[in-house]
Amino acid sequence: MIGSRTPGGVPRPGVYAGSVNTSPTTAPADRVAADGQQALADLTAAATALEAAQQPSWPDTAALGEVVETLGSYPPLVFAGECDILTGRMADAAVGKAFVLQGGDCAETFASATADNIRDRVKTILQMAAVLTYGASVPVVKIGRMAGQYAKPRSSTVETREGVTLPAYRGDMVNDFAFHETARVPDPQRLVRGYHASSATLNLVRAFTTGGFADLRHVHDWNRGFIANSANSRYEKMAHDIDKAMRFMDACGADFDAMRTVEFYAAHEALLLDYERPLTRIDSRTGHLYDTSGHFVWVGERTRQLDGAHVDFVSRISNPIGVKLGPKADIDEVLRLIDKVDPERTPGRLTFITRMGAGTIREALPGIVDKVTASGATVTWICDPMHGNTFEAASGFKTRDFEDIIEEVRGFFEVHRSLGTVPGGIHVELTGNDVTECLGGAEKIIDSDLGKNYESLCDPRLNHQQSLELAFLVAEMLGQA
Ligand SMILES: O=C[C@H](O)[C@H](O)COP(=O)(O)O
Ligand SMILES: C=C(OP(=O)(O)O)C(=O)O
Ligand SMILES: [Mn+2]
Repeated sequence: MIGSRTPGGVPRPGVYAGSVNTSPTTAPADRVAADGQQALADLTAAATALEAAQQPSWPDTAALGEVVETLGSYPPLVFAGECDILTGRMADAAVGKAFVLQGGDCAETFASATADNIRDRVKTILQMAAVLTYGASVPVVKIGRMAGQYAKPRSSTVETREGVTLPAYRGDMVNDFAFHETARVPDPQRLVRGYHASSATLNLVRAFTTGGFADLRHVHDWNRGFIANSANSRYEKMAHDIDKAMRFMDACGADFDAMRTVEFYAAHEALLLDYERPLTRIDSRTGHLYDTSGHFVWVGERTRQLDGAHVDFVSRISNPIGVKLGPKADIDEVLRLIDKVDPERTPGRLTFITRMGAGTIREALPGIVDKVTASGATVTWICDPMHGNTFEAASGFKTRDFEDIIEEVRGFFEVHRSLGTVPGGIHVELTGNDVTECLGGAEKIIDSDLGKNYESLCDPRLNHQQSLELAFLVAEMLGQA
């Protein structure tokens, strides 16, 4: 947890928040430590025995070994107790008592880990969260795809440009985007840079979200600025309603000073096991393992093999876990994933992030949700309306159409409402910057605009304006419950 309050503003008594000396367990400390050491040894042994998809071919294994040791000696980036609180929040979202907003870059880069970029991404997420809170009438769990989202799975291991073929770019934590042979060689030192960039990012995010920047009154003023733009008049009615609600709260004597800080969590895809494993640590309270590289980690569509190293890895850690499900997800496989990752059926432990595609979600999702519900498992359902809607524009840019993104979210709500299950949140690739990567939105970005400010090194993100539009539209959907 970053910040001092729960989404509902009520501190949770008795929840361990990170002190290594506080122990809620009655088990003797030496037994807890021994259990933890054993769990860590098992995790490491499984790591070498199982196949891990989408890993770089590090050319220098000795250098990799040194890096793994270095990472293992570094402090954790998050605390186990924070992860547990987030599990509780995800459990709330599973039953409609909270709504999750996960957002951030497709691929963070070292160069873009600047104060301004981080501030603008946090600001965008806070603005969206304020609108969604109004629409949902429940707390919004704010999670950045930040501070660790430096590695990418790729469709192809190589990239060809003008007849030259090189290894694909796999994220700044692996290789360099520049299209040169040396730049594309995986360099394990990048794992260390990734740790430091994540640490600096998280530090600033913690400062922003606890230091006054996240004050609801500021966030509300920023949203007023959004509405002042005539392109956004479609959202005026809801913005006016939010304004009235704020004035009502004020008149009732609401303590706005108490709303100056927010909880904010960090998430990324647990892709590079050479990064995630050394950051996996024993929780001294329980002997359980936590991946301390982020609060919430997920397994991607390309790495969720039941017998693969990624699913094994997340099954051994106690963080809240996400698993992406694409349109071809097999229902038996999905049920076995639950057995592996959430054998005890702990609410909040497992989130399925569905990314079906706007044209497919209404056919592909109901069968899966139905069977999962029938199995008795409580999972949190989140919609990623980005990854099933990517295509190459005539100009050659990888893009997504804002209309498709909205349509997938609409389908997600429809499916869950018709089944009586809970649409628990959204997962989006976004930036606070004024980029031109996705088509459409009120600014009506068209193919010929994409080249004007296309910055992403991987997938196209919603820009600040499109992100807020999405929030208003999803708030409308939430309000129609
Ligand atoms: O972010 C997700 C994947 O890494 C990305 O969509 C893969 O893109 P590619 O198909 O260009 O490799
Ligand atoms: C790789 C990603 O998604 P998926 O695994 O769903 O393709 C991602 O979220 O960046
Ligand atoms: Mn992506």
